[in-house]
Amino acid sequence: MTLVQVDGIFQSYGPRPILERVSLSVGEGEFISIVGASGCGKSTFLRLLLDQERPTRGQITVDGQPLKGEPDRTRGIVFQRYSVFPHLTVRDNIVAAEGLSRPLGRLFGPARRAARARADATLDRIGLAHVAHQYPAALSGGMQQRLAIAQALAAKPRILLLDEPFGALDPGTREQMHAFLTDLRQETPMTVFMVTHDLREAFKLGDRVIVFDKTRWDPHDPAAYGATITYDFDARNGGIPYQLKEDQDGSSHPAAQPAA
Ligand SMILES: Nc1ncnc2c1ncn2[C@@H]1O[C@H](COP(=O)(O)OP(=O)(O)OP(=O)(O)O)[C@@H](O)[C@H]1O
Repeated sequence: MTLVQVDGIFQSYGPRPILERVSLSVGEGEFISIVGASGCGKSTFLRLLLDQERPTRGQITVDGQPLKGEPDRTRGIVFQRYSVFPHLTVRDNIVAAEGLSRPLGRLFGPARRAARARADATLDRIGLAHVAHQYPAALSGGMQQRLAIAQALAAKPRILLLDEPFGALDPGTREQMHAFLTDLRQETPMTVFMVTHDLREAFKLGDRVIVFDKTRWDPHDPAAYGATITYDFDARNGGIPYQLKEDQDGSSHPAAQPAA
């Protein structure tokens, strides 16, 4: 079932086109890895999904409804980049995030105690137990990244947006965070969009890997054209592009749609 539908998106900043003719259909529970050259508009695309910015043209719908209003956790879309509360301790960040998925936005009594125990188990799992009582600003860059991911996941969002979430981590910690994310996805179905520069990571974690690139290029004016989705790879089936499969046997991914 399609959850996120992107139809013919264009985004420009002033006269400068960044994205053009971006169309994509994503089923509930899919993990979409997004790769592409630096500056091609990957983070811009995530901000459009968050409704933090409005596209110049085109529309994004979730469950058939156009995005509307300010970014709001209660809509179930969480962006790891903006999720940490600086005024709460590391542990309270995780507890508070879990509360946001509840109707009153807070947890009380036994529910709160249980959430604290879960937060402590999470912090233990991601190697942050020893800084549970510190504030995010006191953590290293890599620790802040781990906290942001754990905190975003504690909210059990319906749609999780990750922007180079593991970029500052050493290889061992990166593997640990991959396992953490994979386990949580098995417990809680989530639709994930993850921007990464690491192709191995993109194919390891993603169900699909989409590539943003420019299809038109003016050597005299490199900024003349924006990027679009040039490839949509089936990461669970040998990395074959859906476009190629359609050409070969007429089959297509149920959620894959050609660019407009
Ligand atoms: N608010 C803005 N106003 C003007 N230009 C912007 C704005 N946001 C992004 N840009 C420009 O849009 C282009 C795309 O930026 P974006 O951050 O989306 O790229 P990216 O693919 O995520 O890059 P990277 O891989 O380096 O993080 C860049 O040239 C950037 O300078």
